Formats: sequence, structure tokens, C-alpha cells
Amino acid sequence: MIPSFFFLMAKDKHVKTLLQAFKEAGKVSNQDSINDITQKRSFEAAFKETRDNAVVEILSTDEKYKQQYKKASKIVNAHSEHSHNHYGKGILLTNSNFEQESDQNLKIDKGLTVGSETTSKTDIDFLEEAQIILGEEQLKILDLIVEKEKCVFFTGAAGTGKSMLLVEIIRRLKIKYKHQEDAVAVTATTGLAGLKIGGKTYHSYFGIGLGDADEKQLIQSISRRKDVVKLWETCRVLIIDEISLLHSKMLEKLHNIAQYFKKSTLPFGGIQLVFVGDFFQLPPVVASYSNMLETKIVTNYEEYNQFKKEVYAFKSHIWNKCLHFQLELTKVYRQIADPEFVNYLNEVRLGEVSDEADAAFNSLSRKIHKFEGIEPTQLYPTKKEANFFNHRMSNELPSKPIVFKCEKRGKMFGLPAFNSISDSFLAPDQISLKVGSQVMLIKNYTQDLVNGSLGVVIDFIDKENLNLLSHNGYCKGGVFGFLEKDNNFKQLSVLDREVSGTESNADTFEKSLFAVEYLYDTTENFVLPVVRFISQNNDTPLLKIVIPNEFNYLDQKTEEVLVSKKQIPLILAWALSVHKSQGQTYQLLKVDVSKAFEVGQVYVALSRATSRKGLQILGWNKKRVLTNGLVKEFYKSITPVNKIDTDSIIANLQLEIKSNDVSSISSVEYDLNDFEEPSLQANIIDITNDECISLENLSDILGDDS
Ligand SMILES: Nc1ncnc2c1ncn2[C@@H]1O[C@H](COP(=O)(O)OP(=O)(O)OP(=O)(O)O)[C@@H](O)[C@H]1O
Repeated sequence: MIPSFFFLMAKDKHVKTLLQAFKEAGKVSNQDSINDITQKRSFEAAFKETRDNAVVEILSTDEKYKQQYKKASKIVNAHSEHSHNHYGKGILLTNSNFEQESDQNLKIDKGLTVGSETTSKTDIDFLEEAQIILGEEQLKILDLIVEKEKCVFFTGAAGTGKSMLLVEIIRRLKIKYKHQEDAVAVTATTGLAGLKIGGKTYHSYFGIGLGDADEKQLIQSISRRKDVVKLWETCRVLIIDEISLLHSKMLEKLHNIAQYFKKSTLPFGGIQLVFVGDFFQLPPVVASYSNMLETKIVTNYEEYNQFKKEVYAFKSHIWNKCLHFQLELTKVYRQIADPEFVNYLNEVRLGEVSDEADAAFNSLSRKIHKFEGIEPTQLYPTKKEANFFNHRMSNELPSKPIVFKCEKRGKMFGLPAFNSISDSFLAPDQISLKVGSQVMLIKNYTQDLVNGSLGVVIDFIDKENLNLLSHNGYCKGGVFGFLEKDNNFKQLSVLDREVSGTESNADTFEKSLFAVEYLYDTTENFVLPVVRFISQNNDTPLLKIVIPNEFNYLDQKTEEVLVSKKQIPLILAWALSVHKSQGQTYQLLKVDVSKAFEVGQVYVALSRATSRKGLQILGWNKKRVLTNGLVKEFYKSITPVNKIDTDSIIANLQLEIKSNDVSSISSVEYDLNDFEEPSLQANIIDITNDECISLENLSDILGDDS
């Protein structure tokens, strides 16, 4: 349920008065529940101090707030009649949860399920609207994971619907474990991939920062954060999308951390694993030798070289031990209307490009045109080239650029390493934005707004002039909301600081207050971008005033800030590096492969396109198509899904093992079918310590029938 609270905002100088009044009256504190605030201080009193252009934003789905909503509605309407602002009655803003039917009557928006957790459009709505029915192969995997509770790695060429299937698996698992908070950890190796499945990066979900510290330090730093410890403890299913980008040592670290916090020596502490990805796509990024030495991932150069050669997660000793099934989807959906293209792409995937495919790709160098004003997304092998293109596009926009410079600080300031760490943050030292700039968010905020969300800068807000969106002729009042020409309400709010986990009403309210105060108090002459973001979970675009955010590098032990960069959390996004595009689908795509250097790079870039019609290829050269022999070898051991009979597979059995020595472990799950597998057997013996449960003991416990 969305936290219920009332958020009052008003015109520039009156905002301060209003907030001050709330504070002086002692009505706002961290501990106050928002319900308390609204009861202690009447809306009338608040509004008297704001004169005109006051806005009430109501973020509540709760029936019990209806009365307050009605009351606020009346006040604001009455208020509006006495003022000559540009809103008229439209001054009252709501989120989509309430619609104002008339002055008095309210109805609940049909998109909302009152009393349930669901407040926005669900993934299944999306699947239904898009008329997507899972295929036979996809359904088999769904059954193995959701019903049979198996640990599964599922793979397949680009566009075989891995992410689509994963979205459905997540939805089903969340229903299955709806009474167990945070039972399902939805993560991916990149922010963008996380966005696609409504999750986060595994780093951010499990509180491991950049993950470059050694296990001991990571465990120590997680242990200091109760909320993160709880996430590990409550996790029953761990999902990692785009697993091909995870390196083998990181997999091992996660396995060890999971064992520690689950207090279990089972692989990953007994958590059910769902790994998804295609190892023919991009390999993991390997840090420099000095970095890996410093973080004790390797101890000498030989080890580093060996690691580089065997960097893939499937080369880890834990990979086979922690998975029951490794399966491959074979039906390609993304380019379903262009089967020839599917075949050609498959040749690129395997690094075996025929003359026919070579000629076909060569012929795609012609120009493709804009569609409804949308420029094709451009992919470049490196970040540098993508940046160059973004700057060129920016220069072509007619409006005035506004430059945002970062502020830097931290204990390491002045030391040589300070700049290299600061440069490694995604946030640029300075970013020049214009109205019309295509941008990407680089921090996680809410479920809708995450690292990877795309948007367009639609205006700037400054202290003197809050005439937001004034070119539309509506918002002269300078409040954070407006009516569009079609008379639809639009709401604009400040992009809050990073939000993690579940928040109380008070936390959310406090954050919003902070954001508004920030606008008025912290900067003398601020200018902030207003961005229209595409929301992941909802059709309605989200309008946000983007405020600077801190990007920090902390001492893992003391959590002291070593390097900090304060900057607007946006980057330009007309062009992306191929790395960032993995997992995405583009209707219009322009790819320059002339400088491709990495295995899988050409394949990832080309396979983002839905058809040859919407694809332009520059610099085609089949010699740039690179693959890795280890990957090819590995795929020989993967079973195509259509070859297995899931009906004959028995679901995992839950078994309680009670032992004085392992009192903290109340329940351990494993699969009786797998007892023959040495690794799983070993783990069972491990976990029970000196009271080893052998297969004989187990049959005693289970009885002869089992
Ligand atoms: N069962 C299905 N029926 C129809 N379309 C589907 C189905 N499954 C997936 N698709 C469509 O195919 C396209 C590719 O799907 P998806 O992104 O899930 O593939 P993927 O295997 O994750 O690709 P990649 O490896 O490139 O990330 C999407 O546009 C999706 O909507």
C-alpha cells in the first residue's frame, strides 16, 4: 500500500512559511505518523498562511482518508475562487489513486486494488494487454521454478523471451510468498536489466556497494545494516538476470555471504536460485590487476590471468553445485516477423557467419528515418563514442544550455587516487542540459524510477521564476503541478533522495519535506531540471524536479566518506554503449560495429533490433564478430527445454531438520531426487555438523514410504 500522507506545497515564499508553521507547531517530526500531523493541524490553518496557489497532493489509497480528502478539496476550491490564479478549480492535484468526480463525491480509480499491495499496473496486466501468452518452453521453466521450486539457470539466444518469462515467474513467486515479506529477491547485474524486471542491481539490493571488498569486509559492512541483514535472512528465492555479466568470483562471494546470513552450509545457504542470461552475450567486466590485488580477489599475476581466462560464472566451482537444471529456450520472439534475420543473428551468436548473412548485414548500411519524431537509438562499442554522439545531439538543440557542475569532497581529497575514484562514478563532473535533452537516471529512487529510467528534460525551474512549463500557458502560479491542454491533471514533484526498502509514512513525508526545503534553502541561485520520465510500472509519465544527489565511496570498515561527488543524477542518453543496451529491445536502431572489440559485442548490438527494416549497420565487418571457446564448450552441456519432460519431475520436498547443534536452522530444503548428486549430498552432511544425517538417517526420519 502506498503510504498515506498529505503533502502540502505552495508558491515560492509561502512554502517556507507553511513548512515553518508546521515545524513550529511541532507537527512534523520523524516520529509523527502523517495521520497524526493532519489531525493535529487543520488544513484551514495551513492554507490561511499560503494565500493563493496552494496545492494539495494526496497520496493515499486508503478509504479512511476520504474524509480528509473531501475537506481539503473544499478548502482548496473555496480558496481558488478568491484568487486569480491560472488553475481555477484545477488547483487540486491528486495522484492516480483518487479521481475527483465532483466537488463532494469521490471514486477510487479502477487501476487500484483497495486493500491489497497492488497500486499500479501489474506485470500481468502488461502481458495481457500485449496479448502475450507464454510459449510451451517458457511454461515448462515456469513450472520447474514456481511449482517444483528447483534451482534453475535458463538461457537462450537474444529475444527468446527470457526476461518476459522472468517477469511472469516473479509475479507468480510474489503471489506464492505474499505472506513472507522480501522472500523473493529480484535482481540483475545492471541497473537497466533490473528496470526491465522491476528489480534492482544485486549490489544495491544486498548492500554490497561495488562488491569489490573481500567477503569478510562485505559481511562486516552488511552486518551493520539491519535492513540489509533482514533481506538476506528472509530471502527464499534469489533471481539474477543478465547473469553472463557476473564474474565467477562474485558468484562465490554471494554464495559465501548467503551461507553466512542464512546460517547454512547449503549452496547459497539453501536459497532457491533463478539465474537468467545468455553467455554468448557480453562477458563480465574485469577490474584491473592492482584493484583485484588490493581487494584480495587474486594474490598474484598468474592467478589474475587465470581468472581473466575463466571469468564466466559457469567456471566457478559452485556453479554446478547450486543448480538443479540448466536449460535453453530455442524459440526467438523478438524478430519473429523476420525469420531470416533470426538465422543470421544466430550465426553471429556462434561466430559462424555465412556468406549469405555477411551480404545481408552489409546491405543494411542505408539510412533509416525518424519515426514520429523519435530518433533511432544509437549503440557504440565504447562509452567514449556514445558520449561524443550525445554531445553532438545536444549541440543541435536550439535552447540555452544549463551546466550542472559537481561538488567534490571526502577524506581522500587531494590524494592522487581521489580523481580516479571520482571519475569512476557514473555521474559526470559536469553535465550540460537543454530543454529536449534525452536523459537517463543513474540512481534508484522508487520502483518506477530506477537506475536506467529514460526521460526528456522538459523545462528548468529556478528560484526567481517558478513558471514551470509556461510555454504551455498554464502553470503561471509556480506550484508543482499543472493542467495540460487536454485538461488532464499532471503532477510534478521533487525526485526524492534514494529510497530503499519499505518506508514508514513519516520517512516518506520527511524526505519530501527535505526536498522542498532543499529547493528553497540550500542554494542561492539554483536552477534544476524538470524531467518527464517514462515509468516502468505505469503508463503515466512521471514529472520530476531533479535535485543533486551524493555519489559516495565509503571506507568499508568505518563507513567514512572517502570520495564524494554531488551531482544531478542524470546522464545524456541519445546514444548508449552496447554494454548498457544488453537486455533492451529497440524498434529503430543504428549500430556502428567498426570498432567492436569484445566477444559478444556485435551480437548484443544487432540483436536489440526487432527487424532489419528498423536497423542500420555502419562499419559491418564479419571479422569483428568475436566469440569465446569456453562459452561454446559450456553450451554443449545445456539441455534444450523442449527435450525435458517436466511432468515427471517431482517438486522439492521441505524437510525439517532439528538438531541441538544447528538450533538456528529450523528448516532446510532440498530435493530427494538429487541425493545421488555428490555435491548436494555433501552439503546435507555439512549442515548437520557432527550429527551427520546420512541417507540411512534420512530414511529413518522420513519413514520407509518416502
Ligand atoms: N511468449 C511470447 N509471446 C510473444 N512475444 C514474446 C513472448 N516472449 C517474449 N516475447 C517478446 O519478445 C521480445 C524479446 O523478449 P525478451 O526481452 O524477454 O527476450 P530476452 O531473451 O530476455 O532477450 P535478451 O537476451 O536480448 O535480453 C520482447 O519484445 C517480448 O515482448
